Amino acid sequence: MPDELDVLERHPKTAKPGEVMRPHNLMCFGCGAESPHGLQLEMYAGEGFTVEAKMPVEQWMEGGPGVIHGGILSSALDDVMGMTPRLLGPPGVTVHLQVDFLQPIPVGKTLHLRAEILGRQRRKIYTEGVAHLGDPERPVARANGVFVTVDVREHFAEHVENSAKAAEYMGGKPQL
Ligand SMILES: CCCCCCCC/C=C\CCCCCCCC(=O)SCCNC(=O)CCNC(=O)[C@H](O)C(C)(C)COP(=O)(O)OP(=O)(O)OC[C@H]1O[C@@H](n2cnc3c(N)ncnc32)[C@H](O)[C@@H]1OP(=O)(O)O
Repeated sequence: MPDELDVLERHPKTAKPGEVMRPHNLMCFGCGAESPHGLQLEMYAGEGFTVEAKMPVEQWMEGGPGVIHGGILSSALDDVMGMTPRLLGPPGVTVHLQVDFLQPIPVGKTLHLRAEILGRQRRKIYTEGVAHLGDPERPVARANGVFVTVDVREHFAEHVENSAKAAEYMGGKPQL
């Protein structure tokens, strides 16, 4: 993370601590309630610049026998960290993701996920994510992610027609 950082300010219209945060896309693999094969994470704004979610570790998420697949865990951390830019304003997309897997995470447990903004410089938002199984003092995974804010209309313009929600997002018009 660079030394020179911008001042962080919560956007006045973002969710208040304890409130649910709106999914960025109902089809999102991480937080979309309509994603048929997704994690369907419900995200809550926390105090300061934090976002929280809980995820039951189900059998379909298995990697090694009886434990979560690392890619599923990485996706969950990515998405919770990826929600933090919304606390400041425009959404961001992941440009860098790093995950430390500290302990095996058993099927049947509930994973507690928490992400926090560490700093911002221009469009870059530096975050960290932590996962635990109920005891915050005993993390089972840690992550760092860098997100870059984008103008969503511009950024997804070429791709939005591939979305299951294309008609909705394109407002019935042939072009954005
Ligand atoms: C239209 C309808 C709307 C529908 C409604 C839907 C709403 C959706 C809303 C919200 C979506 C949020 C979704 C979150 C989902 C969870 C997270 C994901 O899975 S995201 C998927 C994976 N990520 C990507 O696909 C990014 C791929 N990368 C890119 O597209 C480009 O790199 C992009 C646009 C992010 C940046 O490209 P540039 O050309 O605009 O800008 P440059 O100058 O290259 O970078 C800006 C700054 O970022 C730094 N940067 C770039 N890459 C970096 C890296 N890997 N590490 C560190 N810094 C990096 C650069 O050094 C630069 O920094 P300096 O401002 O100059 O200081």
